[in-house]
Order: sequence, then structure tokens, then C-alpha cells
Amino acid sequence: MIGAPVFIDRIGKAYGSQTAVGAVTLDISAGEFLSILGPSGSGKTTLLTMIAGFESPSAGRIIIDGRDVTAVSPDRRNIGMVFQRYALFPHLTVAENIAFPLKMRGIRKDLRAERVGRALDLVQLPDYAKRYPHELSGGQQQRVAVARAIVFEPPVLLMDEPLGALDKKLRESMQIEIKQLQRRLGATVIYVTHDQEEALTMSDRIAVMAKGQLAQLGTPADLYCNPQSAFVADFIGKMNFLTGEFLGETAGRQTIRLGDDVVIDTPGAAHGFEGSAKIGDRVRLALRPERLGLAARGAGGQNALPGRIETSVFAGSFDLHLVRSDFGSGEIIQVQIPADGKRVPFAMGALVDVIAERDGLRLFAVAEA
Ligand SMILES: Nc1ncnc2c1ncn2[C@@H]1O[C@H](COP(=O)(O)OP(=O)(O)OP(=O)(O)O)[C@@H](O)[C@H]1O
Repeated sequence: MIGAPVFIDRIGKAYGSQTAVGAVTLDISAGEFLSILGPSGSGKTTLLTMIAGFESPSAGRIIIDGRDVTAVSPDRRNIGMVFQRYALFPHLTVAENIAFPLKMRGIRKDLRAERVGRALDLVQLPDYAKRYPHELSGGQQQRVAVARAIVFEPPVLLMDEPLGALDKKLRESMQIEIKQLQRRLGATVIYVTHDQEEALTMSDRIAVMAKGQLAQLGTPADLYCNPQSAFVADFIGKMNFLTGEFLGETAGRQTIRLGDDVVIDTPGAAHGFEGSAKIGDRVRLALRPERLGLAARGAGGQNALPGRIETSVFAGSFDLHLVRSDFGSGEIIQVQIPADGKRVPFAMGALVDVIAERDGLRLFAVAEA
């Protein structure tokens, strides 16, 4: 199976006066794993069902492998689909379920059996051909659904929250399985999820949707390190936000005052801020919990945020400290320190400095919050 490129050209969908998707353009390479990520109601499913052909767009075109399929019916787009609910036929065996798309395409019985066998091997269920769906676990049923979607070797696979109904552990192992399978097959995958960790783990690129629009498109590292808006910064990974006053810019560094007397330097306009603030404007400073450090009060050096430990939680691979700021209106700052087996040196109520590394800071205008 070789993947096909998918070009989504200014696609839009309106329901009456409501815009579900507004002029989204995505250029997806052959063999790419692209996730569509966004909160509930952001238009992910509407976008995917238009690519599948179950909804017709109000505007724009869909090009698969160089062919304009905008007006082509779903069964003629040569696309495999997996949904959150496995949607297996309950009265058919696993093998019959997987053979179904082949039968629809008029493939001979002996060839069908061979391809079903291969698909079952690929999803690691070689001994389950004769079982019925109700005799399988949720994860096994979803693997059968994946086998059914890939058995006719479609160059494009669409998946809409395929792991949403599974528990966390199973979901995580299936994420790896699906990713490995996709690499082996070379198929182009467009994968809808609202789970940012899932999108970060699986994708070559992620399209973040907000209110029917593309908020940002990039690699997982891109979105994580260079979010272009407070929305993306907040949606991808964990983020602390502090509101402050813009004091000005010198040598490419922006200076922000938090509360009455805490002054912070950011690394410059290249790091997420468009530089549209005027002196005195309110701005939002975004700080990743894992890019912060902790020191005893007074030992934090430059860019220290004074606060006190409200609570500390052991979270396995890291310790999470909630620090109440001693400036502004006493916001909670989350600080994540990798666990090294040693005890946390700070007791509850301890006076500390939160150390903000410059390159871990982002600055956003308040208006777009
Ligand atoms: N058939 C429809 N008629 C009217 N409005 C619709 C219809 N389908 C979707 N919408 C609206 O379009 C918007 C986008 O919905 P969509 O289901 O694409 O979002 P989503 O990001 O997939 O959400 P979720 O994660 O909750 O599934 C929503 O505001 C929704 O109410």
C-alpha cells in the first residue's frame, strides 16, 4: 500500500447561518500522519466527513492523489475509515467482517481469504477469524475495525477518535500499534482526536482547530515550542499564564512587570509575540511547568518569581509543586521538577523563588486570550 497526497483547498461547511468549518486549507503529503486536534465543536468531525464524502462542502475542493473528488461518492474515493464505535457487523464473524469491503468490490473468494489472513496478521489477531464481535474485547474489536479499513489497501485512511472508547492503557498501546502499522503500510492517515497527548505521540503534523478555523499547523515540536497564540499554547501541553504590564523592549528582549515589583525579561519577539504591544499594555506571559525551576527565596537570581509552596504532589516521573505567587493577585504557578529519587527540599508554606528560564517563556497579547 502506498499513500496518496490529500489536498484540502479552502474547504468550508455552513449549517444555515452557522459556520462549522470555514475555508480550511491543508496540504497533506503521501504517507503522512496528520492529526486534526481541537476542542469539542471545533469542526474536526465535519472536516473529516467532508474528506470521506459523507457531507458535501459548502465551499472548496478535495483533491486525493491529484483527482478532484469533491463531487465523488464515498465508496468511490478509495478511502478506509475507522470510527470511535467499532461498527462491526454483529452477526458476521471477524473474518467475514474484514472480508466485507472486498466482497463489495467483487474480489474473488480465494483472494479474499488470503487478504483477510494478511490483515489479521497485521493487527495481531491471527487466531480470531472465526469469532464473533461480542466474543472480543474492546481493543480487539477496534483492531478488527482497523483490519477491515486496511484490507482493501486504501492509500488514505481516515480515523475519527478510533481509540476514544478504550481505557488509557489500551489506548496507549493501540496508539503505538496504529502508528507502526501506518509506517509499515505507508498509508496517508488523517486522524481526528481531542486528546493532545495522542496527537503529539502519533502525528507527523498536527492541525489545531478552533471554532471551525485552522488555529495552527505544525509538527508536534513546533506547536509545543512555538505556539502562535495563547489558545494553542494552552491547548498543547500544560501552561501557566500570568498577566502583566508591558514595560518595553531593549536589545530584542521584552520586559514585563508582574504585580507591583516583579520584573521579567523574555527572549524577544521571535518567541511567539508579534510585538504589537505598547508600553503600559496588559500582556499574558505563558510559562511551561516543566521549564520552571525552584530555589529558596532570594536564591533564584534573575527572572525569579517569588511565591510560597502551597502543595507538592508526587506524580511518578516528576514532582508537581503548586506555588502561590507573592505578587499580583496570588495566582497558582505549577512547577514540574523531574523526580530524581531525592526528597523535595521544600515544605508546605516554604518561601521560594520560581526560576523562569527565558527561552521557556512566551508572551501573548491579552486581547486574544
Ligand atoms: N448536522 C449539523 N447541523 C447543524 N450543525 C451541525 C451539524 N453537525 C455539526 N454541527 C455544528 O458544527 C460545529 C462543528 O461540529 P463538529 O462535530 O465538526 O465538531 P468536533 O470538533 O468534531 O466536535 P466533537 O469533538 O465534540 O465531536 C458544531 O458547532 C456543531 O454543533
